[in-house]
Amino acid sequence: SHGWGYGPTNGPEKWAADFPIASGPRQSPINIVPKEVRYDSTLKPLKIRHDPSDANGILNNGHSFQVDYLDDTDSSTLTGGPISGTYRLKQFHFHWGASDDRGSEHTVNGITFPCELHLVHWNTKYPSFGEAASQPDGLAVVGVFLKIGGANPRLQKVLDALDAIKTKGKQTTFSRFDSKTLLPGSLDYWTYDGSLTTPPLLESVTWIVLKEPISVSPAQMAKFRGLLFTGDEEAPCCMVDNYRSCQPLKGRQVRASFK
Ligand SMILES: COc1cccc(N2C=Cc3cc(S(N)(=O)=O)sc3S2(=O)=O)c1
Ligand SMILES: [Zn+2]
Repeated sequence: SHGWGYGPTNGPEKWAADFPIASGPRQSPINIVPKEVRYDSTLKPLKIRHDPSDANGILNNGHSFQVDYLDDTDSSTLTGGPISGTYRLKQFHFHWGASDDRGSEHTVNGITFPCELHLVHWNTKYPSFGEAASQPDGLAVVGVFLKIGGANPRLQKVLDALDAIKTKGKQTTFSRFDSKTLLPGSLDYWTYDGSLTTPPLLESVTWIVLKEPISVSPAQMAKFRGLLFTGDEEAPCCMVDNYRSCQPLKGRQVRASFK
């Protein structure tokens, strides 16, 4: 089959054909309405430990690009917050638009951001990432909004690596990167039970969306938009608008870690 993507013939409106869970009860992303969230004083602060030496490589997977982490020890972990137990960092990646008026997956009061960062962690109570990905409490993804502002020096090392992975399937080494430096000053968050936002759309994600965005400059956004969805041997198609639109809440409660 032609495989899923973000185009007119294989985009999000078509995913349910191959992935019926696309119409499931806990799909992501969602629109977050601060007036309708419930402050939950029992939510713990997020505890994020990232060991820079765990960064392993950077890959253009044809849908986004991701920085992969070594996850065979508990050196880069997420604990606290809404989750119990220890979740290991597996990878981080982004979603972005063709222009600054769109690109994020989650929205806040219907407001979109030009880009959204996802840090993907898996629950170590399961033997592997793949096993965890199919469990309702298997994954925890920290989402961070990027808003247009001054150039973000913490992004630069990632953006400088993109020239080497322009086309689908390209990867290169990427080491000594502390993904904690990508986080905003405040770790205040909204949390809800959701899913992967791309196929296989598994309903295994505890979403932790940070309230405070980080900055990205227009020139830095242009670097994201210079990537290609396509491989070397195909007609080039710019990697932009690789985001899914907001999905029905279906009765889910969104909680806030802050008043
Ligand atoms: C068998 O489970 C597997 C195996 C290998 C990779 C994946 N993934 C696919 C999509 C996907 C989408 C994510 S998002 N945008 O919600 O943060 S995270 C993620 S993934 O877990 O890396 C799942
Ligand atoms: Zn994502």
